[in-house]
Amino acid sequence: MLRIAVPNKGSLAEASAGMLREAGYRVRRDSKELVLVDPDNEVEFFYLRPRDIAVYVGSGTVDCGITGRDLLLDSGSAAIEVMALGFGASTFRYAGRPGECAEVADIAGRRVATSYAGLVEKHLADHGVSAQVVRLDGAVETAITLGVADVIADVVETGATLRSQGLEVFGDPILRSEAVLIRREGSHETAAVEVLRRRLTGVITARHYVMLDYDVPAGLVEQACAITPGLESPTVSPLQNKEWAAVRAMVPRNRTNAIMDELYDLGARAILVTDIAACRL
Ligand SMILES: Nc1ncnc2c1ncn2[C@@H]1O[C@H](COP(=O)(O)OP(=O)(O)OP(=O)(O)O)[C@@H](O)[C@H]1O
Ligand SMILES: O=P(O)(O)OC[C@H]1O[C@H](OP(=O)(O)OP(=O)(O)O)[C@H](O)[C@@H]1O
Ligand SMILES: [Mg+2]
Repeated sequence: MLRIAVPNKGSLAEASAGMLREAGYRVRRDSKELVLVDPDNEVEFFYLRPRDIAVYVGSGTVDCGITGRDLLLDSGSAAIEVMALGFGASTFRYAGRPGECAEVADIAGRRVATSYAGLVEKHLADHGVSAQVVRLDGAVETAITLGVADVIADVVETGATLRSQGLEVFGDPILRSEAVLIRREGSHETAAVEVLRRRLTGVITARHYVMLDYDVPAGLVEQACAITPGLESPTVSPLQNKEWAAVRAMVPRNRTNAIMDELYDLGARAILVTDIAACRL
């Protein structure tokens, strides 16, 4: 049975469960459940703190897991990224009082509060900066106000938390993070992990694309197919009226309306958009 660790709480928990559900796996109903067996898919799910997931996967006690890239790198565990999952996006950044620091070198000799000490110590060392890292469990934005640090390094999503504390980011982002599927370094990717990866890829693709159907005058099929080339090749079907053809192709969701406008201008009509529930490419 494949053993998969999934976030039990926090920013990644709900989206991870949603993705696994769409990929055809069982998900827990009760947030107190810690282990869930999915006999149909021969999978056992362990609901763990995302910060701990890299540790379990790295130690080999579970086969793979979902966590944040930032948490994976912070853990220093022997786990590697299999694929990015397209949710839980954030940046990891330094911030301080406006005007106090402009770049990472300005942190030298100062105190940096963070709950990602591994990540920050490595980043400072890579930049040859010597500073004191203050390890906190959360709410690090308050550390400056309360006088235990001069600078913080934390997850920034919208930036609202920083703004509320009158802080500003400085320097380049330390890291761009998102949720990732991880497995143990050095291990072979088993057939079971390969199936999981294929299912999750199917969910991501289904979310990124929509199915477009339209009718187009027969003489314009080539031009229309150039606008909607699909992933391999669009399906072109004859219509009862021989002067028209029907075309079906997957198009990127975020370009749907621009593509519909182009097709309409070309002369296509009856342009329909449908969500893709699942796919295997
Ligand atoms: N707004 C956000 N706040 C915190 N983490 C976020 C956010 N958006 C995405 N993430 C990602 O979620 C992961 C952190 O999740 P985790 O559950 O450890 O912390 P959390 O969401 O702050 O939960 P809590 O602090 O309540 O335990 C990281 O990979 C982080 O990059
Ligand atoms: O850029 P924003 O959209 O404001 O999001 C980022 C903030 O959200 C998280 O805090 P959380 O609420 O999880 O509290 P914590 O610091 O105690 O983990 C994170 O640690 C940042 O503080
Ligand atoms: Mg938090």
